[in-house]
Amino acid sequence: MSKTDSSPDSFPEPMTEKLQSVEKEKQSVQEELELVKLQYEELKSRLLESTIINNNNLKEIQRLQQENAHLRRTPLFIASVIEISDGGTVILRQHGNNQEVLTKPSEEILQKLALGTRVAVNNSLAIVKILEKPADVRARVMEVIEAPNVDYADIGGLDEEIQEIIETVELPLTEPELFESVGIEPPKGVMLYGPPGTGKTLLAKAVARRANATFIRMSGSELVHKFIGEGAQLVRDLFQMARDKAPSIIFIDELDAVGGRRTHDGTTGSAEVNRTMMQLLAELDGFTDRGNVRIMAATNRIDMLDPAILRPGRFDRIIEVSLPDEKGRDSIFKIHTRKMTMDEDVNLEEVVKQTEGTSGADIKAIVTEAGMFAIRRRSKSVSMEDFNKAIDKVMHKETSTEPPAPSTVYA
Ligand SMILES: Nc1ncnc2c1ncn2[C@@H]1O[C@H](COP(=O)(O)OP(=O)(O)OP(=O)(O)O)[C@@H](O)[C@H]1O
Repeated sequence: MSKTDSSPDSFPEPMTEKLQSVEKEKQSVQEELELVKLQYEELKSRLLESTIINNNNLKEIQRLQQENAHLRRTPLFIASVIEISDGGTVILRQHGNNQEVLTKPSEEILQKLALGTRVAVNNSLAIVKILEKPADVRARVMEVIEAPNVDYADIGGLDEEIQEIIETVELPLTEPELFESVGIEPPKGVMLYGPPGTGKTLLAKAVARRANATFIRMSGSELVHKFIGEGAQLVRDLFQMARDKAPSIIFIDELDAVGGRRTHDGTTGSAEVNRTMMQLLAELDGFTDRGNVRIMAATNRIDMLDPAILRPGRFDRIIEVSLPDEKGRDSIFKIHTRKMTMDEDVNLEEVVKQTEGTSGADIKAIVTEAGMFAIRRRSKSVSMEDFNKAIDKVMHKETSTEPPAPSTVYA
């Protein structure tokens, strides 16, 4: 054997062994490579599969988004949740037509629902959106004053009316036992009627202050014109809030907007007003919280009211708040000029004489205008001339708008 022979047999023994082991290693690496190749192929096909699924999902999301946007664009109805069953079925009452419907919302929406939650529903009556809490609406429509800053001393010319209100509203709140011991029930609702600006709201605020009661005001016209479809619910909320905040005084301003003679012209507007009115009557009839919640209402048009609302057990005490006479005007002028610096020449008696036919609100406007004329002159004190100009301005504005004669409207 020559030295150049390179066959394994020709290698020395240890070399041959090494070569054999390298050969083995190579084989196992090749096998591993095959395995990895297989795994790679499998992963590749799985990736392809996932990409297809992903694409399909993206398409579905896009479709649902379009559908959702469409549903939100179409007119929606407002409804309130009135029942939630264990199985996740929900009964809604649609505002406007009061129809009750059964629906099964998605789990996500269901989590956010509670009794009374307001929702928007689409044509198929599926819940599309959850609306703000009714409390937020209540805050917008109701004026709630925990401690009004008006006192009887701030009201001029209404001494008899104040006396009547003390007996019918204040005493039942402050000394309910008086009524119990005599065995009579105080009137449930007290109605104030008379021309605008004569102090009806002032009376209600002042009695609330005296009785340490929360004053809750709701405007009848806002109720039916601004919160269409929600009037009846808001009346319910109003009485609930009064109970929650008792002792309290509910004051419904412009009651004629809600409690006008019922019309049956078939329009949605009149149906809405009727529903609100029916709810008000139901609340008045079902109202048993004697003593700590009192109800007052005001109207400029008592002739327009539905007689049903004036029936015993409802607004059965009617107090007229008319335009002030000379004595009344005198005390109202004194109230509003209490803090005013006036020249010595100011003759309030004369001012009172010149202002026949004005309301308390007009008198307040005259006093403010007189003050403005003084400020315009850079004077620190108001003169008789300022008053004369103010009377002319306020009273002239009134006559130029030609309002109907008070006696024909308010009698
Ligand atoms: N009798 C009064 N004494 C003192 N101020 C008065 C009197 N009446 C009206 N005013 C003044 O006019 C303002 C408006 O009065 P108020 O809101 O009480 O009238 P109203 O009768 O409720 O009117 P409306 O029917 O328009 O709601 C009061 O804030 C007050 O400044």
